[in-house]
Amino acid sequence: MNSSGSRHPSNKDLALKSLAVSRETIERLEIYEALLLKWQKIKNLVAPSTLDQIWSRHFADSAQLVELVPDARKWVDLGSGGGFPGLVVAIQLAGLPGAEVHLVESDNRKCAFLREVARALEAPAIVHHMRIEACYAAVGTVDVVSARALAPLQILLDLSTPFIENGAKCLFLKGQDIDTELTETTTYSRVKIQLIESKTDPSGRIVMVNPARH
Ligand SMILES: C[S@@+](CC[C@H](N)C(=O)[O-])C[C@H]1O[C@@H](n2cnc3c(N)ncnc32)[C@H](O)[C@@H]1O
Repeated sequence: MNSSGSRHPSNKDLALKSLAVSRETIERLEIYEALLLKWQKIKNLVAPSTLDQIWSRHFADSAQLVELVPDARKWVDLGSGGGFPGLVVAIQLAGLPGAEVHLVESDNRKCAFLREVARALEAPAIVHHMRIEACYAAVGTVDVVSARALAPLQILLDLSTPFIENGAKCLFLKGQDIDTELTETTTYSRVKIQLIESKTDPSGRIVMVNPARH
């Protein structure tokens, strides 16, 4: 039997197999799921077609980033939307000394949702209702910049430059168009780019960007 009483593994069961997270984190994600489904009725937070795959398409997809940078405590997530990947990262880092995840989002209602989940789960997330282009002073120095479904790679690199110049790595969740985006990227000399296979999407890649001097 699976977690919802059926003989077939549920999306949640399959996602949990690829997720190395604590029981406490799973309980927090269950509350996040309930709030997401409630708010989704008034504000589109994720594509409706993905609602029956929240655990794999959103939670596990986001959670896989933390193990790539296990020592990182200070993150900024650009264009967080419904909280992916940044709010999931904040839930994973909850309770660790120095953990701080900045969520930058220009949509007011999405910010209200992010704040409600962060408060309910006591996650170390700081929500910035502003445009990314104006967030640098408010966020400060970070270890990691993350983003998913925000912009082509060159634009992500341009938006992340002030953080990269202060030593941040970037982790961008990307789909199958990444090869084309890489050929259109012109800032190779200033950063080192590595592609990592996604654990949750066979055609997905995680783009890891390291400052050139690191
Ligand atoms: C397609 S959604 C992706 C949301 C989330 N990262 C995800 O993968 O589910 C892009 C989000 O970025 C926000 N966004 C786009 N451009 C932005 C900007 N310049 N500054 C702040 N937020 C922005 C939008 O409001 C939207 O919520």
